[in-house]
This record gives sequence, structure tokens and C-alpha cells, in this order.
Amino acid sequence: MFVVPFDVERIVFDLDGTLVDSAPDLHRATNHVLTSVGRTEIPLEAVRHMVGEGAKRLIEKGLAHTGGINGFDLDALLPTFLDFYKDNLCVESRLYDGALEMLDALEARGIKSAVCTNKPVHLAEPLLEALGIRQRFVAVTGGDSFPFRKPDPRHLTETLALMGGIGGAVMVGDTISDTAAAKAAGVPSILVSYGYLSGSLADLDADAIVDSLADIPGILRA
Ligand SMILES: O=C(O)COP(=O)(O)O
Ligand SMILES: [Mg+2]
Repeated sequence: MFVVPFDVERIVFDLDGTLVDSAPDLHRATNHVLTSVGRTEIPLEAVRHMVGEGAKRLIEKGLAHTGGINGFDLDALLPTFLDFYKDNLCVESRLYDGALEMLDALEARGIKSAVCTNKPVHLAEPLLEALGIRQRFVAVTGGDSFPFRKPDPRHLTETLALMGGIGGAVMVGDTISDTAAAKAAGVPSILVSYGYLSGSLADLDADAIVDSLADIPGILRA
């Protein structure tokens, strides 16, 4: 089994599909936009695999799934999505099993945690608050915190800078946005197998794949 070959000082987590199963609420918001432009609703299972590249891409994929994007101004539709989602941020969203246990174990070992998500930061913060874990993270950065976002490695390296430096860092995520950012930043990545990825886990070339967040402390050198 893979064990991170250095003393881990800091861990950066992706949010949607990694720490939080937010797809049901993102699904409602996506359908809200689609029905507002006369499109049909799409099933949760379809939306689940559209998450990870930010809200605009989610709207784009929803439109593509229901007849195409021609003639639509995605920027103009974004407020329809964000306003609805802001008011319905944590209706069905839940922490994944093992999240609290893992955060406790990391804290006990003095390892710092942060969140690096493509969700806008003004939505990521209250979602973490609503789930009772905001105070567990020394930093939270979103898709709009910098002029770049995952898979751009600078989203990860700037998050690490807020944590005190890039040394001893590991990234945990669920899609290629996370593993690609980590690889380009020279940071080992751990992929969760239950997330929102649409393709094959093996294609992402992560350093380790876990079925539960609770498995993570076990693959960090004690
Ligand atoms: O797609 C999003 O809005 C955010 O996704 P992430 O938390 O997986 O980066
Ligand atoms: Mg994700």
C-alpha cells in the first residue's frame, strides 16, 4: 500500500465530491436554471458527474445535456444559479462518512488542513459553516479567490502559501481538476473513489486512491 514518503505537515482538500456530497443541492440549482429557460429537468445521477469545474461549467453541461448551448449567454444565467443555490446551499448536502473522524485524526497529529474548491468562496464558507467544520481549516479558497483556479496549479500553491508553505503538502480530491493541479504543483495527490468523476479513476494518475476519508491518516507516515 502507498504511504506518503515524507512527514505530512499540511493537507489541502477539494470540497464537492471529496468532503461534502453536495450533488443533491447542486442538482436542484441546475434544474432551477434549466426550467427557467424552458429546458427539462435532468436526473441527479447526470448532475453528479458534471460537478468539479465550477458553476458556469455546470450550467453549460446541463444545457448541453438537454439540447445544446447555442444561443445561451452562460454569464447571464450564472446569477440565476448562484442566487438559488445560495438560498438552498445545505438542504441535502452532507459530509461524507469518515470526514470528522479523519479531521480529528489529522488535528491530533498536528497536521493543518485547508479547502481548495472551484465553488465561489462566498458559498464554500457558509456551506462549511452549515456542516459545522469551517473552523477545522486554516484557509478556504474558491474558484474566484484568485485570477486562476484548479486545474491551474497556482490555485493549490496559493492555498498552500496561506497555510505557511508548500513543504510537506498533500492534495485530496475527486476529479482531474484536483489531480492535475497537484501534479503540476509537484504535490502528491490522493483520490477518493466515491466522488463525482465521470471517467476511470486509474486514468487520473493519483498517488493513492481511497474508498473512505477515514483511510487517509493510515497512508500518512506516522
Ligand atoms: O464545481 C464546483 O462548483 C466545485 O467543485 P470542487 O469543490 O470539486 O472544486
Ligand atoms: Mg470535487
